[in-house]
Amino acid sequence: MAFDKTPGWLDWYASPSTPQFRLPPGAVDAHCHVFGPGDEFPFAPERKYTPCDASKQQLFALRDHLGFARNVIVQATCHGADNRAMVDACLASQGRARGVATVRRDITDDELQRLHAAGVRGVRFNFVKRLVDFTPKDELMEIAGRIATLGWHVVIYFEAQDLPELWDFFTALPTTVVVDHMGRPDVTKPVDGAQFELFVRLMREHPNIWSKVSCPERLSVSGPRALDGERAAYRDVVPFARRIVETFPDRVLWGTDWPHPNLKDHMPDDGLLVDFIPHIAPTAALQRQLLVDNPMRLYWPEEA
Ligand SMILES: O=C(O)c1cc(C(=O)O)oc(=O)c1
Repeated sequence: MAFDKTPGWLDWYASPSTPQFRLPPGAVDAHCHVFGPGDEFPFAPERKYTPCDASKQQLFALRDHLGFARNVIVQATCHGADNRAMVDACLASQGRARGVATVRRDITDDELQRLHAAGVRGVRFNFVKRLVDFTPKDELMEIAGRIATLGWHVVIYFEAQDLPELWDFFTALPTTVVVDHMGRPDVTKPVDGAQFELFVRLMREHPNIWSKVSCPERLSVSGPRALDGERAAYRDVVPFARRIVETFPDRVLWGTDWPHPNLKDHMPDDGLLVDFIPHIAPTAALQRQLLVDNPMRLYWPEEA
């Protein structure tokens, strides 16, 4: 099926630079997506955007170029609960990719088992209104209870202003919970202000809650952008991500977020995004936890 991209869609960066930061051996890109290709894996009718294609081969080429060993492929909302593109990528990865799925309440135990066999280790619950329609919390809690028995975790995506209302639901989840993109703080507010303190408190009081310290390109307001060899990109995000890495070093993950859905301002050079890592994880020990030990414990516990 042929799809027309959402007007203004920015395609992923075609020739990323080679990072100057050398990733530790075994590093995991713990948040990335595949889109289609649309003629093989059609986008979902209920999607809120139509992206460019971003195939598994292109993802694996980026992995190798940047120096990652493995990927965690997170179901993108443009595919709804049709996990075929993500599952196909996991199966083709020769054990080097694990997945996070989107499932509905009517999924059978057999289907969950098939996802597990393909490498899926989590489900994603999305609360960002521009991306998904509302799913009742009792339905999500029922799904969480079922996937808990498989040893999976829940990935949650929400915006900082919605945390107070979602707090009780998040803290009642029976699994490890991984927050996408630090719960999307407003980085024009102080790093020790009320909004970000609430997020830090969520993690401090709930040792089962982890965070991805990803997406500076999405969160940054003042830049500068990771383009044209910029060595000091997204300065305004650094204090937020660094605080989370240094406070909770054994509960943080990092990912490229390739192919960067819905960016409006610019498309970053993924090589320069990797060069952002030592600014938020300044020591070799922190880098190893962030990029190797933590994702291995969550996604490949049998090897960790
Ligand atoms: O902020 C976004 O637009 C976004 C979208 C998706 C998705 O559509 O799945 O995933 C992300 O991690 C971020």
